[in-house]
Amino acid sequence: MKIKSVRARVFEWKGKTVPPQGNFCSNAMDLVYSNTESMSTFRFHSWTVVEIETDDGIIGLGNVALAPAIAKAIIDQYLTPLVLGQDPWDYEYLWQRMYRATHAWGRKGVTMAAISAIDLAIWDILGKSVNKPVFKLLGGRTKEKIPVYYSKLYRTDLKEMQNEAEKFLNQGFTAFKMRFGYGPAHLQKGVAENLKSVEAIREVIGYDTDLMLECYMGWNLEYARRMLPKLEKFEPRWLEEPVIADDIDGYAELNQLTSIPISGGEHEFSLYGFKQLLDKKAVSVVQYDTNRVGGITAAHKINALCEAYSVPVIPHAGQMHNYHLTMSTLASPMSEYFPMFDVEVGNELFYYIFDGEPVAENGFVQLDDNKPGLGLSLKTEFLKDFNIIE
Ligand SMILES: O=C(O)[C@H](O)[C@H](O)[C@@H](O)CO
Ligand SMILES: [Mg+2]
Repeated sequence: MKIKSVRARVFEWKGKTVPPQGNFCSNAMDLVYSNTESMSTFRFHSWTVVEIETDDGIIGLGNVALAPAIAKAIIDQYLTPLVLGQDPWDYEYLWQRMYRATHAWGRKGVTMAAISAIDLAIWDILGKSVNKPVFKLLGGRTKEKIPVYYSKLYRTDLKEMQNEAEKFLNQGFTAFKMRFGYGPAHLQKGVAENLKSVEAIREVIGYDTDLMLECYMGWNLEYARRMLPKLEKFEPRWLEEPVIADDIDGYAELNQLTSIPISGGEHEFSLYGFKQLLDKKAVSVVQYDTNRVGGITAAHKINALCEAYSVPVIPHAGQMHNYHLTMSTLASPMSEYFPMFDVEVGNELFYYIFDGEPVAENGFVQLDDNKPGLGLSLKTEFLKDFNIIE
């Protein structure tokens, strides 16, 4: 079998979007932005879809959500020539070709995301060529079904947040991730607002549910040092991305500071990036995203590394490319889950582009032993809402 063609298209959403609200989610731009629309730099309103066709007519689907237009350029100009005419079963060789050919400028960030998209499409081909789901090629079914945590609860009106939490508690979720809206720029008032929001959610979900707290890189070390002791009484499952991804020593200090586990990894890349996080005990939960970190080839190695370090893997985002990694290892106890909503941040777009994404039932998602490859196909229902760039 040989790779005959690679097609990368950017799906630009032009449909309805929920307008951004101030203090929606703390993020890295809060410290440098004057107005409240700091979240604008963290909206994902387009997505690049990669289709790789083999000489015997199998089409593999990959995807990338980080800087989609740049990722497409990297795929078209640099990665496609490296895989054309090659055997997809030589996936480690192909991965190393892509990683090393771009290493001078690409070992972190969008290039790794572009490599991930090609790698996802290759693994989709491998599964389809042997009529097996990808997780069966990685270690098989380690769980009857995958426990997931409900992930949204962006900072809005506290009553609205409580109503949202109650609605999904009633749908059987037993774990919830909420977002802080305030950080260092918002001073003591912001500290009080942050604590009020956690209190409000705990009031609804109680203490026999998991509560995860998301900062999305919006705090700094000094602020997180102050906040963590105040948060202990709420018994969070973890505090996520309190500082920017490069502040690995900051992560490590916070991870030892209190009883609250620090999580991160959705903005880290490659096996080496996670070796560094684990060697420094910087995180207690690893959260790579398989469409960013280097694809399935890289994520599978990181799963083994996390097993050796006894650090759980709970991938960012849910989405099929991550569910196969969670299903195939005991190192991954659960996955994130974004329900389908109107397009807001952009994580929701996955549902508007692909068919096959599992819908949670009673706090679990299920994968099909008989669905080959990743189990995704392109949705036609919303094509009119996309501007598609070849
Ligand atoms: O952990 C997450 O779900 C991510 O940080 C999300 O993408 C979100 O919080 C930012 O868009
Ligand atoms: Mg996150």
